[in-house]
Amino acid sequence: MAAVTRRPLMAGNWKMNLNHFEANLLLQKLAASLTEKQLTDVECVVLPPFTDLRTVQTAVDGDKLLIGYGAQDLSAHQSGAYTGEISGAMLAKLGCSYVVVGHSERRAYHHEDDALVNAKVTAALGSGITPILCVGEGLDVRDEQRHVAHCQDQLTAGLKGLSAEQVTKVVIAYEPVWAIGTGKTATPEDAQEVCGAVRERLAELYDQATADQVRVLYGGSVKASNVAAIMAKPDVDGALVGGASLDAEEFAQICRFPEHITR
Ligand SMILES: O=C[C@H](O)COP(=O)(O)O
Repeated sequence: MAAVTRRPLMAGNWKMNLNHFEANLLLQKLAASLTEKQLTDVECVVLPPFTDLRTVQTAVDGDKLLIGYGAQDLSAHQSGAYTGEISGAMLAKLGCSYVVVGHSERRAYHHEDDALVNAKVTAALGSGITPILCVGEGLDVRDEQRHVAHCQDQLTAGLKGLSAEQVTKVVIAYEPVWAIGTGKTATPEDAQEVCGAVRERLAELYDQATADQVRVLYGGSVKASNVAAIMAKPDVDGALVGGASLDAEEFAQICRFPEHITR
């Protein structure tokens, strides 16, 4: 059977940074730094704050940029009296292809549990948007060597009720909480250990063919200087990049990682 090829995905999570003017500037710089071939070989996506999305949509559509975009969160509800919430349908109308679900910052600061994360994954798929489902352990769990089981359990809970066909439309991101914004990067071996375990769990829950189609990203202090070593691992299909995605040239270099990779 032919080996499955998964197109690498580099997703820049801007978090709560950049207003819509700044978003437009960064997007234009990013697009100018990457060639059509580079943007074809590697899928390059930005995940701005909600307030930037209309501007990003206008720039991407107007200039036919080969850059994808999405949001950092969505409501589990479809519409109604949920003050402050943004629905999947609203994001779809803005052309979003992706939405982050269950980021550790949402789990920690907004008390999002696995049931809510699962409802949001379902809501995203219902709106035709690819959820980037985040899993990851804190330092306490890692110190007790329970990180693999912890991430596999978060994965199982996050995907509850999804068919194999739906799961092929989901992206998983492994983000060890202790490596987010700290400068401490997991080693490529750490990333492979959990990304591989994610794929194993997908094969148990569904089947190997389904598991082989799902892209699994690593996130946590990814930079141009460490991305190639992480991407050389067989089960790592991309990166969810925070801080380094706020610098157009640094993120462009991350997207150009195939030019630096030695397998
Ligand atoms: O969503 C991105 C991650 O939280 C990683 O953030 P970071 O690259 O700033 O460590």
